[in-house]
Amino acid sequence: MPDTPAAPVIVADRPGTFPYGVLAERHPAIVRQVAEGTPYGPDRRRALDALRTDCTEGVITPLPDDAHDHDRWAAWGMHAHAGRSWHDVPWLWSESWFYRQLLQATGYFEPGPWQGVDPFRPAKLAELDAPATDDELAALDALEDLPEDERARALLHGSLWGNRADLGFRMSAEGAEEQAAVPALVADDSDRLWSLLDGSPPGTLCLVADNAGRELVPDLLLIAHLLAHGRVARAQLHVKPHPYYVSDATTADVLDAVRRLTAAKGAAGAYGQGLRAALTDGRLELRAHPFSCAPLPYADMPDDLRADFAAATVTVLKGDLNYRRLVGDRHWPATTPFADVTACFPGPVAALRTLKSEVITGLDPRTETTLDADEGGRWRTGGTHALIQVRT
Ligand SMILES: O=P(O)(O)OC[C@@]1(O)O[C@H](CO)[C@@H](O)[C@@H]1O
Repeated sequence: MPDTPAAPVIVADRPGTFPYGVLAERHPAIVRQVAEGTPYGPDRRRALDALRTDCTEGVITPLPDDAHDHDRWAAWGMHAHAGRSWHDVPWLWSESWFYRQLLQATGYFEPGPWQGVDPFRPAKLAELDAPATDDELAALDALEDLPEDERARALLHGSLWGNRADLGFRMSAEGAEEQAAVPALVADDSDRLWSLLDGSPPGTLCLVADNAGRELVPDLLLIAHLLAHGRVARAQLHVKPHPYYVSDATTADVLDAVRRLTAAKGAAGAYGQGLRAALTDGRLELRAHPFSCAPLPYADMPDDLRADFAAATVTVLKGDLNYRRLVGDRHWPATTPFADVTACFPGPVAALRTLKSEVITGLDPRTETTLDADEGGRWRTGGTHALIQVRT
């Protein structure tokens, strides 16, 4: 990392801090919501109850030797963390471990009736089917008369602000949805992004998705637009291989979103048809790499994933968690150069994110001072502010 000394890794060990609250309050609330959302039988309920206690008071207990992903988690540090409190290992690691344990409790990986059943699906579908989604899709008709570049910018901002649609976040941030977004971005490199996406020549866009539903729909609309207008020739959409961080998008969620679009009238329906065609003829490819659910920063990504990103004209990483994994989940001073902390990422990279955790880099010192003076620390975690940062 050029000239930038590494900052300390975030650990959720201090009561009263944001990361501590995620482990101590958000995770048990998620377990409760999962138990309420699906009529699991007594065995699964017992496992969920046990997890609710374990995730706040327990220690890391390695997966059984015959777990399908035992070796993967061993390589990701499971044995090194064994016996330690969830609060004493890196926060990023603990959170990921929580979702792995939640899927264990619901039987997601076990042969049997609950195998492959997404515990978050009821919440994801409720959001996709909500009347607000109809309104957002109908609003696309009004964009049709705009010049192409203005439409592209509107869709980029739709994708950016779609990141507020994060079910895990809304569960614990009281009134998160109602709090007005602050349209002025804390950092805005969008001109740099458009110069990568100007179609000369049209290359490949990698988009690393975050949440399903009302974030994934605008992500797909953006992809459809870029393909239809020759700004890119191909797109690769990276989703999660299994449910994660409550609303993170999987292949099933992509199919639900495309179905929702194709069933809509007007411009939304046409985008849906375009996406179906692109999936079918291979211009839009899906990826679901295991490392997408890894408890580690992108600096540690395996070679095959690195090769995907290296071949792209630009990789767009959506959301807060991807941002933490991109720059490293560390206590960076906010003015740390974004280019330095992303130097290890292969090829040009863009982060589109609303701010929902304290990790932030690349800020102008004046911006940080003004935000702190106006809001204290709230701007960092409230989901009301957003950024577009690009390293070419
Ligand atoms: O990645 P996303 O969906 O934008 O946000 C994920 C998130 O809700 O989870 C983490 C805390 O659990 C934070 O990084 C962030 O607030």
